[in-house]
Amino acid sequence: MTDPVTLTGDEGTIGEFDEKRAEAAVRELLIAVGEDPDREGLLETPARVARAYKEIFAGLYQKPEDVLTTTFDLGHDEMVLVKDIEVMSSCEHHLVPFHGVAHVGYIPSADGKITGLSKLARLVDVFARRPQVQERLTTQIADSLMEILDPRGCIVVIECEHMCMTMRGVRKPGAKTITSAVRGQLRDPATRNEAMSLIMAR
Ligand SMILES: Nc1nc2c(ncn2[C@@H]2O[C@H](COP(=O)(O)OP(=O)(O)OP(=O)(O)O)[C@@H](O)[C@H]2O)c(=O)[nH]1
Ligand SMILES: [Zn+2]
Repeated sequence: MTDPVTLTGDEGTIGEFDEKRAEAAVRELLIAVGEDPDREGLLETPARVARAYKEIFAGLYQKPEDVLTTTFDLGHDEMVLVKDIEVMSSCEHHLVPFHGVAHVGYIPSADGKITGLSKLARLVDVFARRPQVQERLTTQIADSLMEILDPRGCIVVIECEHMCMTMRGVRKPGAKTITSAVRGQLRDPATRNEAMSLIMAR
């Protein structure tokens, strides 16, 4: 287990993953829905679900600065954009998945500080693997990118389908939610349009 992280904002303080407690909670939930947790097929389920949650919420125990590490000094001062990064997150209202893609772009700082491309995808995962709403996921990625890489600007666009709108409730499969966060020079209409046309091009 890596160091627990103290998160700011409305997430509160996050401790470590408590496997035994998660197991007991899943067993309780099975009883609550009218199942028999002692029948053969369910005997291992609380332990399995606990392990699964540990993985699904692994981002709670990671800091963005730990993944956005490798910085190169290439003197590159034009936009860098990674498209179609798979997003697998969990809606904090219903604890069911929402999934889709993220597009993350930035214009490096004047001294050309850039990061490895895979690190942008890792950054998405750090925030996606937490109980989330799509809007906060989007702004957290943009804000941490600005804070850690100090670029001249960045853009984050996320497109997701929410299982809480598909498998229950309003039941609208196929509906996509699109959120964006734009910071610094990417707020300039011409630059923003350039980024958006690259993102939208298929
Ligand atoms: N803004 C936002 N809303 C979300 C997100 N994920 C889920 N929701 C919505 O959160 C809302 C929760 O609404 P509630 O009325 O408290 O819960 P509910 O009775 O289960 O709502 P229904 O889903 O309409 O049945 C729903 O409208 C969800 O669609 C998200 O990432 N962002
Ligand atoms: Zn939901």
